[in-house]
Amino acid sequence: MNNDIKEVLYSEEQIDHRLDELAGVLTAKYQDKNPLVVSVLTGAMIFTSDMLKRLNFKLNVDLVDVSSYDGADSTGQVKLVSDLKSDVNGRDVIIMEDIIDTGRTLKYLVQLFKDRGAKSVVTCAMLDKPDRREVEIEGDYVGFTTPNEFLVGYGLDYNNLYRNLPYVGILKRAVYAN
Ligand SMILES: O=P(O)(O)OC[C@H]1O[C@H](OP(=O)(O)OP(=O)(O)O)[C@H](O)[C@@H]1O
Ligand SMILES: Nc1nc2[nH]cnc2c(=O)[nH]1
Repeated sequence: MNNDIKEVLYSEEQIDHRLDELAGVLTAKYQDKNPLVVSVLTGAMIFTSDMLKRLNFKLNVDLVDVSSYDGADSTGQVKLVSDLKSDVNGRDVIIMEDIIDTGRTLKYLVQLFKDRGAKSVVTCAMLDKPDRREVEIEGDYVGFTTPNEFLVGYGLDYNNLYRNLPYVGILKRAVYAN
């Protein structure tokens, strides 16, 4: 598995350190609130669980499953595979994402939760790849701004592989190029 990785971009230690910083900022902001933390499956599950342990305020957790990638290619269509169990009406919502790439997934979810009456919607993404953006959206809280490479590990997959790597790495082109 590690042989398929061209370069480790963010090590476990770097990720741990950055998550401490991000969680500190969110903890200060939400101290007196009770937000709903929404994890975007499947990619954000590791990021979300590592962040949750660091968030020191009252919160609820829910999951939404959306999908738009076929291998390393964006299909351009965001599909809601499985919806939240919670009602977001009147809630402060924090969306936890692994990566913002074209921006379509996050834009879709922010709009969906606003349409459902959320009081506020903020986004927290471990990775942001601004060079690939196709729709207008910025992450409110971002761990790392990444180069325009296909990344795997720490939740991110290629054909549902590599999610279990403890670091974020660049996948060798030979693995996914036709
Ligand atoms: O900014 P975008 O271009 O929309 O890309 C970002 C989304 O792509 C990936 O999800 P994917 O659709 O691959 O599903 P997965 O999380 O189940 O792997 C990733 O987890 C983000 O949710
Ligand atoms: N695994 C993976 N999924 C993505 N979805 C959007 N961008 C990426 C990426 O760089 N890697």
